[in-house]
Amino acid sequence: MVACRWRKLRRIMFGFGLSALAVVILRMATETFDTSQASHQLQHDLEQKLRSPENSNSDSLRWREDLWEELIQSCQGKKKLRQLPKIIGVGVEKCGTHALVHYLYRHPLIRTTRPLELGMFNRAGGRASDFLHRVPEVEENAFTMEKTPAYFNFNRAVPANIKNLVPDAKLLLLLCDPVDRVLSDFFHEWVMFNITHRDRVQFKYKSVDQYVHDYLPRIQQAIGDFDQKNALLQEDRVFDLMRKDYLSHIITTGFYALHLQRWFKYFNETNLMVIDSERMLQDPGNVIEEVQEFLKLPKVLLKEDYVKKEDSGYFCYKNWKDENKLDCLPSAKRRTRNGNKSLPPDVTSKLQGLFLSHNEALFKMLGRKFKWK
Ligand SMILES: Nc1ncnc2c1ncn2[C@@H]1O[C@H](COP(=O)(O)OS(=O)(=O)O)[C@@H](OP(=O)(O)O)[C@H]1O
Repeated sequence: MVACRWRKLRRIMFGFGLSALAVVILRMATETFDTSQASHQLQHDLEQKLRSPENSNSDSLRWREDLWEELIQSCQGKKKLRQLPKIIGVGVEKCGTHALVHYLYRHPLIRTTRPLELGMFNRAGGRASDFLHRVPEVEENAFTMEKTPAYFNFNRAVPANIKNLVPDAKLLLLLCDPVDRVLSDFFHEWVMFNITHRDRVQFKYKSVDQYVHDYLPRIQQAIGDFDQKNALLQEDRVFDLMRKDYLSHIITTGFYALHLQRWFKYFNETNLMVIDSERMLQDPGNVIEEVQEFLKLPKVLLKEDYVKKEDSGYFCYKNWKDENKLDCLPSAKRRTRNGNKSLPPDVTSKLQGLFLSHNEALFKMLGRKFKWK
């Protein structure tokens, strides 16, 4: 009897201990998170101070040097803390998400997570305290950046998760021609063995043409043209298809308008920047200047820092402190856009037909058009 009561008492005390511990952890997490609000203010004050008229001439290297130095110094000796990523690359897979980070992470106030793709917002109902151990400690006035291209369309809970956990997050979304994306994603899945070995069928699809011929009619039938009145139903069907058959995403990811409607419930163009990947391929310098404006970061990465390498056709980052140093993306990150692979014309036109109304809906949503084929 006495032993039984003692066991009960111990269970209660253990329960109390656990709850107290949970409260302490939660409070620590909330405090850390709140401090990042202060960092936003700091950032704002610094920007005001540095954006005086004599600092606004972006041609002046001297101006940039001073500003860069000032930003570096603003971080020195600062308290370090873990904050959930405020800058989040949310997609789209195969649209140059890696290149964007490659061009941007040099900013003195940006710190990237390792690995870059943490996928932390994929889990529904997560709390800040669940994730803080996965991000680096950064100076309180710096910003943590993460990118997981799968956020865009693999889990419909992601936009709400981000909004709950990081209400003042700034999201970057690259969109590329959905037809080019199919080709790129097909070879990505090929390399990841999802095409060759999934379903235990070796070389199930020997070519992208075979894949498109098999999947396109089914997707056409299930989704069809973009239909404003039934857009939510169409979105459901996209997720159903993907649940039943993972490889359908190679095509359905390109139904950007169906996916974006979900994001626009939580974000708008003040906190979600949509970038045309084609522009980033041709003119990354201007894109990166615009991204810094969107992020409200002092503009210290300038268009002249991005230089086209004639042999590859891709832009590299030129370190302004060392004119001879060009930093280029590894060639493993380019499989199709270097012209090595292409779609046969009949496959291209079938895909163009499929995406036409979806692209038009997207351009209407955004109020601008992208020059896709
Ligand atoms: N500057 C620039 N702008 C736009 N696109 C670029 C740029 N640099 C590289 N690339 C192309 O990006 C493709 C890889 O995209 P991601 O980095 O998003 O791939 S991933 O989803 O992280 O696997 C990859 O496509 P593929 O050539 O089809 O492999 C790259 O060629």
